[in-house]
Amino acid sequence: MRYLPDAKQMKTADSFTINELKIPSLELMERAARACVNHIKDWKINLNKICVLCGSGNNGGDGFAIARMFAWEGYDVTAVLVGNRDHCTPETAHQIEQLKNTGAQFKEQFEQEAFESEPYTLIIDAIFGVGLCREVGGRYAQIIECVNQSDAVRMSVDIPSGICATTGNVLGTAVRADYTVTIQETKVGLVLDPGRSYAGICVSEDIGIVSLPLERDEETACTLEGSDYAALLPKRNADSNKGTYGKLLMITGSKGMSGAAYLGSLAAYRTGTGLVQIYTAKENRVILQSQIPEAIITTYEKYDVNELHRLIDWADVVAIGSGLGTKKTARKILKETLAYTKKPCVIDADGLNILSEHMDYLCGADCEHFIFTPHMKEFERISGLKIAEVKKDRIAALRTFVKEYDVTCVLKDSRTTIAKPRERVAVNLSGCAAMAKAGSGDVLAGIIASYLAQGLSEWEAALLGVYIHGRAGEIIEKEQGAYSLLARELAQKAGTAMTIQEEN
Ligand SMILES: NC(=O)C1=CN([C@@H]2O[C@H](COP(=O)(O)OP(=O)(O)OC[C@H]3O[C@@H](n4cnc5c(N)ncnc54)[C@H](O)[C@@H]3O)[C@@H](O)[C@H]2O)[C@@H](O)CC1
Ligand SMILES: Nc1ncnc2c1ncn2[C@@H]1O[C@H](COP(=O)(O)OP(=O)(O)O)[C@@H](O)[C@H]1O
Ligand SMILES: [K+]
Repeated sequence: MRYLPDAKQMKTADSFTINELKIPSLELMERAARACVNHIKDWKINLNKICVLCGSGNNGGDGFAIARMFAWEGYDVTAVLVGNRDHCTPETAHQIEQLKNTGAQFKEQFEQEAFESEPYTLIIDAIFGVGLCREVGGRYAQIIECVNQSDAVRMSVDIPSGICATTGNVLGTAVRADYTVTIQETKVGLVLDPGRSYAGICVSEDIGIVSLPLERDEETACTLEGSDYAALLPKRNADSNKGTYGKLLMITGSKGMSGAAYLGSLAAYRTGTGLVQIYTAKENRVILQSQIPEAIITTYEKYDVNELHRLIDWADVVAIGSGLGTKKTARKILKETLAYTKKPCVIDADGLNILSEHMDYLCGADCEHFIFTPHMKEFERISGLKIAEVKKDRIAALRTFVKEYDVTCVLKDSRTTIAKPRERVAVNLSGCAAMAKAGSGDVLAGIIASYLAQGLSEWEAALLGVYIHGRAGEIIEKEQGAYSLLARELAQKAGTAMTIQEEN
């Protein structure tokens, strides 16, 4: 597991290391600068003419130290203070002094014409780091525009200037980096979009900042690593039969929407579930029987509460909502399922759409066993927050939502985030744009339900499900490129994506 701190959490860890462990701030800066220099060399960037743009905070201090190190080695380096000299931190002021007699050129002000006329091959962005606290405007915005228009390679120290380390959002404008060396932990804003794409190739470097404050703070987000996921994989025993791997009831598909039922059940079987029963509209029977003969198909013409209870009693796990429609029968089925079931339950798509108009269905329900899987629009409906509002700080919005309803929630997007009360918010790092296709979400609901059926907890099933889903997308993208993925292939490949044990 790796921590993904926000700006405040990272600053707390920095201060703790300096004040409690007595590692001087300048020593950390020296290590940070050295790490950047080493990575820049490894990347084989053209170092003929280097420009380091430094702010007045400690990110700028890192920049001046980098300039000094390159100058010592005889490189042609210009270090420009783009911040106000009077506002320099003591460390940054010290670094400016240290630059004297190293051979580096020092400019106390940024001059656009001079900057544009120099044939820089590398621009090092040390303008703002985790201390960025408001929109970038005025001359800073102009400088960042100049940097983005330059033909030079751009490398950012800690985080591209203008990206919010907490949300990944662009605050006004931001450096579009080719490379980023982030200090110690990867900030959460570097993995969330759009921060991720502004960072380019991003590596983190351990400089000895301790993680204890991050561990203590339950609000520090995290991501799991390959070995963590491998440990979550459901076990397959020699002495077993289909009953060992769970009975899953999928209440999915309405008239003309059999695809969702097919995709979810295929994904569930492919990821290990022993027995899947689909409860769907009568019109879907023939097609589903021929598409997926392995599934038990039970159909409804109208609402039948006794049959619904019988099916839920049969199941170990319920998944409801994909392609369900939002008509009266669907509403009644959802309402009764939520009220009646005491089993783990995945609620997806139309299940969430119906719920958004009837959040009262959750009153008295066994919410702690529910997993919601909304995409952004569905989350807007169930949370009542506009997408733009959610995007301002999606982690905070998600955390508030799960606390209010006591559910596990998988907020799907190009970077999916997963939350549950009393757990750290997790950000999934697998997946790719090939997956941006209709039906991908139905497959995810099937995979998560499958892991529940095989005995994983709601939290484990959500984490592993999202990861394996993304990994299946990556495998397909590798095999057939970024365009042709079909949701059914995602379901087919989900089992293959589970062969992670031997790699870790
Ligand atoms: N000793 C330390 O504390 C260490 C700090 N490190 C570096 O220091 C950085 C954090 O340093 P700081 O906390 O000094 O912060 P920054 O250097 O990120 O920037 C803060 C400065 O920018 C100003 N500012 C913020 N937003 C602005 C905006 N939109 N427009 C104009 N000015 C703005 C602030 O008023 C402040 O003067 C890290 O990102 C990292 O690069 C690393 O060297 C590791 C050790
Ligand atoms: N650009 C992308 N990068 C990574 N994953 C993506 C991307 N676009 C979509 N996905 C994933 O594909 C799935 C789409 O789900 P959803 O929008 O519910 O699809 P549908 O309703 O068509 O089944 C989500 O799991 C999402 O995370
Ligand atoms: K920076």
